Amino acid sequence: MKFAVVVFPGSNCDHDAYHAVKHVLGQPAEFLWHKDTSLQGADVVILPGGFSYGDYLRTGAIARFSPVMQAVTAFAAQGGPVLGICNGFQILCEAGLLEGALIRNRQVQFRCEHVNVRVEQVDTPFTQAGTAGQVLSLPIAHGEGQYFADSDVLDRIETQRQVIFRYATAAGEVTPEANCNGSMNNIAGVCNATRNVVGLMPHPERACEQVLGSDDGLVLFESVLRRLTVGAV
Ligand SMILES: NC(=O)CC[C@H](N)C(=O)O
Repeated sequence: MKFAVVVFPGSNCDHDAYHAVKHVLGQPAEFLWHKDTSLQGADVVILPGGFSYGDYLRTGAIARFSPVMQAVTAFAAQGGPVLGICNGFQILCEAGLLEGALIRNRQVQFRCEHVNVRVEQVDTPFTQAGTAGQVLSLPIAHGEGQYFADSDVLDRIETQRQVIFRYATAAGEVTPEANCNGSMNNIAGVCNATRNVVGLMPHPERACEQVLGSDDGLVLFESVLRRLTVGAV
């Protein structure tokens, strides 16, 4: 299965994602430049973390106009699996492929630490190898990760089970203390209505090997591999 990792000016987690897919998962992977207009036959698209265009204007607000985003949007519309990690999540929200917005952390601080997230739904291509309620230890590294949505959007994504990850305690309790950036309803990641586009603020690609302190992030990559080889479960 071919994974594509999109590189924007200012991406800084592109090599982390490439390493996780290519060397840990053992799958073919290629970088795409943001000016590319074709996904070159990719089966999965990853928008990695970083500071595209220096986070000027708003995070992801300029990157959404990169030429490659037209191809990503068309791929997503056909049901192709797309994963946005951190800045990738911000870009997907700005592009309208995911709902809501990522605003400045409640503490008005860049937060760089390991957090726990609870897997809420396993019927997405990026969580199907997990179990509902499973707690993943994943790093965060962001200044603008506070998930925000209008109340009607929030109600709808909750009702339609589009909240995929929530900040939680190690025991899986969703508490205000576990909410590392002040996100509404402790939301760490969401999917679109057709469930093939997933975005999250924590970095699963930086938690794919025990030597890094956790390999809990592997479940996202193993999930999409299973989706593409075996199908939905
Ligand atoms: N690790 C990242 O992707 C950084 C995210 C981002 N641009 C922020 O600080 O909010």
